[in-house]
Amino acid sequence: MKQTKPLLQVNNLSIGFSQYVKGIQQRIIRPIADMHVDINEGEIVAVVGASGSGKSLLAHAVLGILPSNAICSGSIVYQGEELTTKRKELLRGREISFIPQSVNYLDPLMRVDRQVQIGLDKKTARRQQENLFAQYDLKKSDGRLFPYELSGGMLRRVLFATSVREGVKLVIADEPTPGIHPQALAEILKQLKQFAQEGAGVMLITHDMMSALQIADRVAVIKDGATLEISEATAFEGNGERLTNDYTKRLWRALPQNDFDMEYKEEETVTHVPDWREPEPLLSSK
Ligand SMILES: Nc1ncnc2c1ncn2[C@@H]1O[C@H](COP(=O)(O)OP(=O)(O)OP(=O)(O)O)[C@@H](O)[C@H]1O
Ligand code: NI
Repeated sequence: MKQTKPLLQVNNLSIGFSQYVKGIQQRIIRPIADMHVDINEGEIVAVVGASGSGKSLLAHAVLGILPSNAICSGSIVYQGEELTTKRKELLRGREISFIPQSVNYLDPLMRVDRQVQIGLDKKTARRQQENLFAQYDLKKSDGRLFPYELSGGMLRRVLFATSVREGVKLVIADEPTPGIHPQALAEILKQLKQFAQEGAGVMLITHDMMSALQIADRVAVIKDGATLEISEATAFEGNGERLTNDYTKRLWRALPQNDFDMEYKEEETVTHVPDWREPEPLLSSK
């Protein structure tokens, strides 16, 4: 039976960046204006939305790895307690695991087997790393390579291997699947599902709605820095009658098996214009 204990609750999240225009005038751009999402223990919530809609910023806010010029407000509650900067640091890479979108998170100067061993128990680190390599379809000899010597798909699998740790309670996976061949994709989805079956909450950020729907319990749809709708994954069926938001319905109908509704596609090619807003009072960073 599905557990329903709340694990993570993000409310009224707003993220701005202060920027100087022509060197003198300071403005705030606010790419995230009103975002909310919640994840229960043992639940997979997919976060979907167009490029630039704010998915990675949401993940980075929860992890506490926003750039230093970010101004963040709102509430992030983890296991019933405010997730302060200090708690984020303490939990990141331990209870809260992150599979980043960019392979640049790997250290370019460290062989990849060593990078996967970081954070593992010293005595068993090598064996565990070798098991993880086998699980993600990486050869033992690949471990001696540096990141630049691996293909994009291999690097994604290495990133995944760095995140699989015992005692993980929240997994945040930012686009873990692009450029990955079907067998490794299935393995990654299976692994995410397993995290959830073991009681962890999973935030799966992705463009790949069809993969997300294979494993997600709920889907949060993000647009221009705001949450439009959070639906049960089962509501993505038929013509989307059970979906409440028009954009979500269009997103669903635009999928290949739903005949590519061009209304959505056309809108997407012209939308993402940076969101310029009047400067607002600076809010303290959490
Ligand atoms: N450091 C920053 N300074 C200013 N603006 C930023 C910064 N980081 C992100 N943004 C802006 O915030 C918006 C959301 O970015 P984000 O990376 O969260 O998008 P995303 O939904 O993850 O996109 P993608 O699917 O392409 O990864 C974008 O418009 C981006 O330009
Ligand atoms: Ni992103």
